[in-house]
Amino acid sequence: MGGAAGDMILASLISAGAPAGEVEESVRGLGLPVRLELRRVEISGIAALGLRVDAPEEHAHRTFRDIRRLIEGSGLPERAAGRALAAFGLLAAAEGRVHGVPPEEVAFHEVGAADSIADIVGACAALELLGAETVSCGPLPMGSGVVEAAHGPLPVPGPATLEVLRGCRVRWPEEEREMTTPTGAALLRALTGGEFSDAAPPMVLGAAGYGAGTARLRGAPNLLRAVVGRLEGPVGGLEVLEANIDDAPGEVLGAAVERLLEAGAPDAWLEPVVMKRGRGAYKLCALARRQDRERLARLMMRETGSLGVRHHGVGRTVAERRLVEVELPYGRCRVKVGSLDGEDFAVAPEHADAARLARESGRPLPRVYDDARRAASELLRQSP
Ligand SMILES: O=C([S-])c1cc(C(=O)S)c[n+]([C@@H]2O[C@H](COP(=O)(O)O)[C@@H](O)[C@H]2O)c1
Ligand code: NI
Repeated sequence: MGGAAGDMILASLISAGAPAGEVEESVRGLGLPVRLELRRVEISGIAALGLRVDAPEEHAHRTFRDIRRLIEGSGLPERAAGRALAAFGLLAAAEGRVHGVPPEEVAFHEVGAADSIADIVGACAALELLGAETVSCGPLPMGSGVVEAAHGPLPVPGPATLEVLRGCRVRWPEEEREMTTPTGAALLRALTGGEFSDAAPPMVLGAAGYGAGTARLRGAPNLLRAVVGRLEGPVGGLEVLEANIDDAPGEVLGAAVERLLEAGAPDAWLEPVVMKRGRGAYKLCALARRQDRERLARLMMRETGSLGVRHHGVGRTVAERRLVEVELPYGRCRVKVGSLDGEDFAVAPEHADAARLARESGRPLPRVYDDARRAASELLRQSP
């Protein structure tokens, strides 16, 4: 990686296959009339994409509160919205610490302009279009020197970059350039959970894409490379998040479970508990990939009003699974097949498909389950 800025991250994802038109539409869904201007460039003989966001001039500063409203009302997929909010939350907290104002009140300057919102929201939408369940990345390069910003000349790394990356591993190449901007740092920290490791996870490689930076570096091509792959095992392990809640109605708790699942939790559930002073309550629990922990913990708090979330690492033994599709007389249904050591041992219709078919055909749900299971077993017998 040469450097990390918001435009380079988005360009690399488009270069790796995320359709530019759909990414642009997602950003326009925020009510921002932006255009993504992509240009093909060659750096060290590598064909890369450079990105410039064409956005109308904005005079008003946007606060984090304004940006949160924009993203929440955008109709972005749940996980993309959550990732974008987490990135802006990190930026707001960092800028707030640098300038001594509460995060909600932070008025973004460069980072609040429409092009930076486009970089962050566009990158999260692009990841969704690529089907990226998880993101990992090595320690970010810092650089040195001075940059001109709204407040005047700033030391490199920018104070906000340093704040965003507190607690993260970074590296210091000998380059008198800004190599990681606050937006680039916030996006990558939000997407990875801040666990930057030199060891890339084992994967089956798919497409690679290159996002171009503008500065010329001495010791590396100024490219950010995105590699898409199918992971061979869980990355960074799993954690259980949990909060005891005695003051939320059932509707809120049920909705929280749904939101957590939509936001990428592999599982979420409620357990009845008896809290201190004999109060009957619920424990809201969710399984989270480690890099999603902060994002999902924040979602849990926001959805329930809980002031804290516990988390602890857990192990998991999993069977191999695959989806097959069966044609029933009243529609198609996906069925999950579980296998151990090459032997299929579980055949489970996808609940959403079965429920839809039951509703549309007027058949009882258990009957649809039986039909789908039988059809899938037959299919597996014919093509083991
Ligand atoms: O305008 C502000 S508030 C600003 C603050 C900081 C701090 O580090 S504080 C840095 N910058 C610089 O602006 C450009 C653009 O950054 P993006 O994150 O929007 O890509 C970059 O050089 C920052 O270092 C601006
Ligand atoms: Ni600032």
